[in-house]
Formats: sequence, structure tokens, C-alpha cells
Amino acid sequence: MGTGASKDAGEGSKEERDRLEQAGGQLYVSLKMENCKLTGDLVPHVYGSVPLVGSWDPSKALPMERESVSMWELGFVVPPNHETLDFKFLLKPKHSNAPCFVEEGPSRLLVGGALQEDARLALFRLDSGEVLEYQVFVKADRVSPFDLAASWRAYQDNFRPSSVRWIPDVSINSAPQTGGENGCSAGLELDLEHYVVPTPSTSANSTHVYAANLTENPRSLISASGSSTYPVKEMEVIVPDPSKMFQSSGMVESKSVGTFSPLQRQENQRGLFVDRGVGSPRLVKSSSSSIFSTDLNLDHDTKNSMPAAAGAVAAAAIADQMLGPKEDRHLAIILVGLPARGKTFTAAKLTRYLRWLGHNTKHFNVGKYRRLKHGANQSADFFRADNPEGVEARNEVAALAFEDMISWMQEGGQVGIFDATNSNKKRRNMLMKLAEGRCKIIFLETICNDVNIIERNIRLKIQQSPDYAEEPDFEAGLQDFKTRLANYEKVYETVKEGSYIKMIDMVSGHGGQIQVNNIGGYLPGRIVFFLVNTHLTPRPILLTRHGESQDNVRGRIGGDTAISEAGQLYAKKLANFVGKRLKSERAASIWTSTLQRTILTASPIVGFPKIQWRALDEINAGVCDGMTYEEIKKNMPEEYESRKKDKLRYRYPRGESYLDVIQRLEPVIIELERQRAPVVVISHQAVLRALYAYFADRPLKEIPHIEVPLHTIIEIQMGVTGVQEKRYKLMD
Ligand SMILES: Nc1ncnc2c1ncn2[C@@H]1O[C@H](COP(=O)(O)OP(=O)(O)O)[C@@H](O)[C@H]1O
Ligand SMILES: O=P(O)(O)OC[C@H]1O[C@@](CO)(OP(=O)(O)O)[C@@H](O)[C@@H]1O
Repeated sequence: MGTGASKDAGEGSKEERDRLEQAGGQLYVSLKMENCKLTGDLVPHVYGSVPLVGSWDPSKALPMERESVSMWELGFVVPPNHETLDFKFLLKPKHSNAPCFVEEGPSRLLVGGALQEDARLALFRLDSGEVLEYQVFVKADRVSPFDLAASWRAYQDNFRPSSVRWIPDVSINSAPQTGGENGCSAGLELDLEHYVVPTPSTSANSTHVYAANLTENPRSLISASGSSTYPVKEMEVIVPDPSKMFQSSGMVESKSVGTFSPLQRQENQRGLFVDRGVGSPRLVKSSSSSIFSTDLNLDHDTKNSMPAAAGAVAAAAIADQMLGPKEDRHLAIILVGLPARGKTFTAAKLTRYLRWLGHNTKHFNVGKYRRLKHGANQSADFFRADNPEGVEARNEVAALAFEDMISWMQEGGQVGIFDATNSNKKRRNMLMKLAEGRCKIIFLETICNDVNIIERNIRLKIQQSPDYAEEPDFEAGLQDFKTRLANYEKVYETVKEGSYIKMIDMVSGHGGQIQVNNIGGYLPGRIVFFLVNTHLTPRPILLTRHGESQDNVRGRIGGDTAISEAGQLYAKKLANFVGKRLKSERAASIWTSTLQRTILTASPIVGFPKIQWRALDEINAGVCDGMTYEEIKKNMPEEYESRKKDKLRYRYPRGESYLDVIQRLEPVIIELERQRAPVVVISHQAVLRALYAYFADRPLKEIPHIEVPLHTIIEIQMGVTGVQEKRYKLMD
């Protein structure tokens, strides 16, 4: 029998506690009652001192869920510093208004996820005089991603119960004490390198490429020399999905200076989420300041009104784009900051995100223009503010790059990301004049006050930047770059004018802040939301399809079948792999879709919380669900042909297109960016194509054709130098 709460919740070394705290640790508390005697229709409930459990009103007590024939459970998530919960168990008849029975003895106290005394038996004296005895189990585990699941549920109206019985949509199982034949510890001897396979040539390995090299080619400079004409690419614009709009609506509009914190910070709000398991009504976190809160009254009408309201916001966003003043149809994000503050890095990341969302976006790097016009090996003197030739040369290339960006916008470009230091008012005034009547401007300033990070960035610069490619002496390069930096510092003026976003010390994902001024509208709002959630903490993201499903064997698309024998073998191998790869990563989590094949693939993995996301469900094949491609070709030849012609935009009748899938995956991308602990995503072919394309920066049109083979793990390593990819093939 379990006694009090597990001790690891509140103990452990300070380092360990800090690590968990940083990982956004919450306490998952599980209250269980067991009685092997059948108790007719008496349902165990919990009631107590806080409104969520009825404020001592038995009629508002919270029912426990039946976990097995004899076991009842109530699971919930609280922050480690939650308010003391004073409660009792109670038995209530399921169907009648007959009296209920409160357990005997004093009430129980839950503090910091732990019961204040040994979990004694719960005794109930019935009217007949019979005494019913229940064993009580209380357990508290540190876990971070419940907040993610709960907040996800709170603003998404699309969750649905798992189709796999007895598997709640958020669950955690503990690591086995001994390793069985296929158990995790048996597999810890696994040599991961043995399974490594080559990555495709288009893989996500930005680490080895300096981001500035991948920016737009200077069209004005190249065409002037006659060596190349500028290729104008097809424009891709996606109308924003209304259902995504209300997610960040609270933070987009600010006419005066405001400060936003990442979602992370919200984890410190004291709230309680009840995990109702399969098919039960959910409670969601309330934004009110009440310590324990519930939203049980969220009826269908209230829920359904959310997308409608969001639709109105989206309509306004489209109006912004189509009907507003001409300059509002194009947006220039102008980077500001001293050298080595992550401007190019941030610009490249934002470009990737906006392109993935379908916005026609280009990254213009003034350094590239400078190197082309004036050579790559200019010394620090070139960057002195009292060197008029240098100043003029730098202003000239900035203006050239800006004009190129405007020309591209006039050809249909939507968002230009203009990457240079732009670190004094005079330069920014010049740019504002160039933009007048042609595009809207937002300054994006990156500020870093951590000398260690700046030193690391400088060293990375010397290794990566083409400015030092010809400098054989690292120390000499370092010295020159530091002098260049000092030259900029002398005349640096932080942004105080116009619309701006300031990222201040946003490297680690906690402790920093984002300030915004005069930011409004759909796209700027999305940009702020994205930036708020990004950071540089290194961590792996493992992407894998489920093990082979019975439908895969039959060649049927969609469906919700279980996994085949080969699929089950993969599930075991994957569990071994995850156990080994993430063995020192206690805060890691496993995300699946709500479909059986991913949940079953995840089931042998132990020791990590598992979360089901509806957004990770496979592309909805609508009326074609369950058919083979051959059957579609034969019975619906027009549909088959339309899909073949434009697989990205083709929407299955009553189903989805790849573009729809991308739109619904946006919260997943934001969450993957926000997480600081490793995540294993077990999902489906179409969904993983879309997710992978984001990390590998693949163009939208390629997404439906990206290869995501079964029984293979794609490891995406996020970190200070960008994204890196590694692949493991566990089975042939
Ligand atoms: N917001 C940030 N603050 C500080 N450093 C950052 C930030 N974002 C990224 N970095 C780090 O800065 C390094 C150098 O960035 P880079 O974009 O080349 O600098 P810049 O363009 O400002 O000269 C990157 O490799 C990354 O590790
Ligand atoms: O877009 P295409 O190439 O049809 O690929 C998506 C298809 O992949 C499948 C397998 O054929 O995914 P999965 O088995 O990974 O869930 C189908 O369910 C899905 O419709």
C-alpha cells in the first residue's frame, strides 16, 4: 500500500530542484482509493476547503474516476507552492438524492503535494451500521508538461477522448524496478551509434552554415555586374486560420510600452488542473487570481463562441493585409543591436517560421552586401563612427539592401527582415524615410547583458563569419572583432522611436523579457508570440512515426487501427532507445496523437509523462479515410488527380489539406520552441512532414513529398548554433 506522497517531490539536491524548477516543474498529485468489496452505486468523491472541491459543500464534491473494478482515482496538477488543501473523502450514490457518507475522522491536509500524515484508511459508516474501509494512496511527482496540456486544452476547442481504453490523455508511468527481456534497462546497453543512418542532403544542419550566407543575394549588386538576374519566386500567401487567433489575442495589441513574459512564467500562477482521463469533462486553468479554480460551467455554447470571436479577429487581420493603407500590406522587421547579439540568428529563425506559416518572407543581410561591395576583410577601422568613408560606405550598402527589399515587396513580397546593426538614430531615420509610404516598419532590437554569452557569441562569430574566414590567427580575429564592437558601442542608441519589439536577455528562456511598443495587427502579434517563446537552451527533439499499423499493412490511409507485430517490435525498440538516449533527462516528455497507433507505440516507454495532442493526429482524409490509394484512384478519379496535381493545397472532401495541417500544428511548433526539456513526438507521416519542414527549413511546396520512413527516429538538436539533425533507423 502506498503511504504519503512520494518524497522526491520536495527533496533532492538544490541543483536538482533548480533544474526541475527551470524545466517548469509542477506537481502531479494522484489520490486513489481502493476497496475490493463492491459498493453498489456509491461513488467516491473528494470535497474540501477550496471551491474546486466544493468549499465543504457535499453537493459540489468532485467525483473520482474508476480506474479499475476496485480502484478510484482523482489526479490533478498543482504548483509545488500550492495553497494548503484541506479535504475529506465522501461516498455519494450515483443516481439518487439519497444521503452521502463522509469519511470518519479529521480532515486531511495536502501541503506541497504531500499529505501531512500517513495516508490512513478511509472509513465510512453506512446507515445500516456497516463500515466500509478503503485504502488510500497518495502520490506526487514533479512534471512539467501538464501545464502545456492544460493550457492547450484551455484555448483549443478540439480535444477529444482517447480511443484507446484506459489510457488517459495525460499520463505518467514509472520506470520499472528491474528490466525485463524487452524492458528499458535491458536496452540500456544499446549502442545508439549503431543505428545512425545518413541524413538527406536537405537535412536540418544549419550549424555548419553561417545564417547570413543563406540570406537574399544582393540583386542590385549582382545585376550591376551583369553576372546574374534576380529570380522572382512564386508568391505564397495563406489566409490565417481563425481558430488560431484567440490563442495569443491577449498579447498582440499594445499601444504603449508593455512587458511580456514567456508562457513559461504563467506556470508560476497557482492553479489546479484535474486530469479527468478518458472521456470526462475537463477542468481548465482559470486566469483569475483564485488559487484553486474551475471552469466546470464551460458549456457548449460558451465553447462554441470562441472560434466565432476568433474568426472576427482573423477577418480584421485579413483586412489589415488587403484593405488597409498600401504600406500596411508589406512589413519590414528591422533588426537593431550591437554585433554578436543574435540579430542574424533571430532574423533567420523568424524568416523560417513565417515562411513555414505561408507568409512570403525574405531575409536581407546588409553584411552580405558590404562583403560583396567592399570585400570581406575590412578591419575594425572601417566600423569607426569617426571614419566618414566607412560610415558612408556602410550607409550606402544598407540603403542598397533596403531598396532591394522594397523592390521585392513591390513584386509581391510580404515580410522583409532587414538584418544590420542599425544601432543609431540617424541610420534608423534614414531607413524610416526609405520606407515612407512603401512598407510598415517594426524595429526588433536584441539586447544582451550577460558578458559570458557575449564572449561566447564573439567566439562563434570568429569561427563562422566570412569576415574572419581569411584570418588564420584566431586571437588576432578576436581582438579585431572586439575593437569593432567597441566602435559600435560608442555610438549605440537603443530604440525609442516608432513601433518596436525589444528582446532583452532572452537566451535561456527564463529571466529575460520582451518589451513591445505600438505593436498591433495579426502578423506583428504572431511575431511577438513566437519571439516570446523562443530561447537557445540546447535540447533534442525526437520525431518518429508510430510503429507500423494494421492499416499500413493493408495499404489503407487514415483509420485508427492498432499496430502490427512489426509495429509492436518497433515500440519496444523505441522504448529502449528513448530510455537510453534520455536517461539523464528527467523532465523529458512524450507527445503522441490521439490515435491508437501512436499511443500504443508510446506505451512501452516508461518514466516520462505522455501527452496526447489532437493537433498531432494524422491528416484527416475525410471521405477517403480507410481507403487504399488504388481505391481512391478507381472510385474517385477526379479527387485522385486533383491531389496529384497539388498535394499541398488539395483538401480531402470533408477532410484536410497539408496547409490545414500546417496551420493546426502552429501551437505545437510554439510549444516545441518553448520547451527546454527534450520532447519525443510520436505522430504520423503527414504531420511529421510538416513539423520536420519547419526545423529543416524546407519550402512549403516540398512538404507533402518529404520522406518520413517508418521505424526511424529523426533527432533534431536545437542549440546556440541553430538546428542539427541526426537519424536512427531501428528496424529495416
Ligand atoms: N537573443 C539573443 N541574445 C544573445 N545571443 C543570441 C540571441 N539569439 C542568438 N544568440 C546567439 O548569438 C550568436 C551570434 O549571433 P549572430 O546572429 O551572428 O549575431 P549578430 O547578427 O547580432 O552579430 C548566435 O550563434 C547565438 O548563439
Ligand atoms: O499525404 P500522403 O502521402 O497520402 O501521406 C499521408 C498518409 O500517410 C499515412 C500512411 O499511409 O499515415 P500514417 O500511417 O503515418 O498515419 C496515412 O494515414 C495518411 O493519409
